[in-house]
Amino acid sequence: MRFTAKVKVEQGDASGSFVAAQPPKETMVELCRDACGLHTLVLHTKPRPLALPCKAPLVLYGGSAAQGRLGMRFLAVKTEAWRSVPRCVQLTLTSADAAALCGLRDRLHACLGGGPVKASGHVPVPTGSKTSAQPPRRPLAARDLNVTVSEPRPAPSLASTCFFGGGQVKPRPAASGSRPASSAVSSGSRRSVASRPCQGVTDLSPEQQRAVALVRAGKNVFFTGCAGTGKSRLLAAIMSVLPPSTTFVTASTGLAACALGGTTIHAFAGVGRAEGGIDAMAARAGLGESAQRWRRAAALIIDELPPVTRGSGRRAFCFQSPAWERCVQASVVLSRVYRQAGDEGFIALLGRLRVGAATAAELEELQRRCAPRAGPADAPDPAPGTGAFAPPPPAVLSTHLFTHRADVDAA
Ligand SMILES: Nc1ncnc2c1ncn2[C@@H]1O[C@H](COP(=O)(O)OP(=O)(O)OP(=O)(O)O)[C@@H](O)[C@H]1O
Repeated sequence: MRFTAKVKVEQGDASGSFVAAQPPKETMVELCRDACGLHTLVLHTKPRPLALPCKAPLVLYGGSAAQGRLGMRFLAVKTEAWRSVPRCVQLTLTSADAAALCGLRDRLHACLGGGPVKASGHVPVPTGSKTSAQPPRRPLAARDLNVTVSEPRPAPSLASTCFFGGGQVKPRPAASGSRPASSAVSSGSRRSVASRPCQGVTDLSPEQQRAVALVRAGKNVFFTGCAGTGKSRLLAAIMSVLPPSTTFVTASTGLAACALGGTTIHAFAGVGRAEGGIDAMAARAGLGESAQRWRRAAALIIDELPPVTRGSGRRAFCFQSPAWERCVQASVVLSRVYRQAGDEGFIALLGRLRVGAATAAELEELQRRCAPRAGPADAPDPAPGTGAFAPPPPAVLSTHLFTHRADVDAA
C-alpha cells in the first residue's frame, strides 16, 4: 500500500531518549515486503528513503487513526540512513485520508501477528513477528511475576534494598580508585541518591564492598541494615557501577522513588494498581512500553520493601514469600553504624525500634524529645480542612507528605 501523509520523524538514542526531531513533512509512505518476506515501511524522504523493518519491537499508537493520526515507535532500528548505532524511531503520521491510516495500522498489526485492533487507546503489538526469521519472543507470563506471599515469618529487617541483576548485567568497568570530582554526600537521610555524586567503591566498608562485588557478578542481591549503616551510600555506589540505560531504579512508594530519582515499582512494571490477580498483572506488564522496559532492563533496583497486604489479609514482607527464596541469591546485612558512631546507647535503641522491641521507657524518652503539640497530650490529631487544625505554639507548622492518594483525599 502507498499513500501520502504528513510525517513527523523523531529519533532516539539506544536508551530510548529522543535526541532529534524533524518537523512534519508531506511524504510518500509505502508498506512493502522485502525478499525475505519481511514487511518494511518505506518513507520516501530526500535525499534518500528511510526503510523501517516492521518487526518487533514495534509499538503502534493507533487509537486516533480514524481521526487522521497514527503513531508508531520502532525500537533498536538499524537503517541504511543511520548506520552507526541502534536507534529508536518514532513516527507520527497525519493525513486527511483516515481510511489509509486505518488500513496501514491494521496491516501492520496483522503482519506482526496482532489480535483485533482496539477502537481507542494504544494498540500494543505482540513482540513476535510471524514474518521474521527470528523466533518470536516469549510474551511476559504470570510466572515472570510470581510473587505469592506466604505466611509471615519473623521480619529480619525494615529498610532494605533489593537489586536484581539476573545474570545479564554488564557492569561498568571497576572504578579507578579515586573519588569523582563532585560534592560529598550529605549525611542523614536518603535524599536524592540519584543526584548524589558517584561514590566510587574503594572507600566502602568490607561488607559494602561485598555487596558491590555481588552486583558486579550479576547476582540478585538483597541488602539491609540499621539506620546509618550506609545503605544509601551503598546504593549510590551500586548505581555508579551499572550502565544507566539498562538499570531501572524503583521503590515501593512514590515518596521513596522520588528520593531516588526513580519510579515506583508498579509504574516500572506496568501493572497499574496491581489489581486483578497475577495473570491480569502479567498481561498488563506485557503490553507496549512496559514490555519494552522489562526486556531492556538488565538491572532492577527496588528500594524500601515495606510489608504489603492484599485486601484485609495479614501484612507480610516480600522476603517472606517463597518467590523470594527462588529470586534472591545473596543477602548482605550492613552492621557498622556510621551516622551515630560513638553513641552506643542510641544505636542500640534504634536497633530495637527497628524490630519493634523498644521498651515503654525508651518510647517515652523519645516522645519526651518530640516537639510539643497543641492541646492535651492525648487529644487526637486535628483534622486538616475541618477548621479544627491549630498550629501548635510555639510551633512548628509541619508539612504533611503522603505517599498514597487516598491519604491525601482523606486529609
Ligand atoms: N563506608 C563508609 N565510610 C564512611 N562513612 C560512611 C560509609 N558508609 C556510610 N557512611 C556515612 O554514614 C552516614 C549514613 O549513611 P547512609 O545515609 O548511607 O545510611 P543509611 O543506612 O541509608 O541510613 P538510613 O537508614 O537512616 O537512611 C553518612 O554520613 C555516610 O556518608
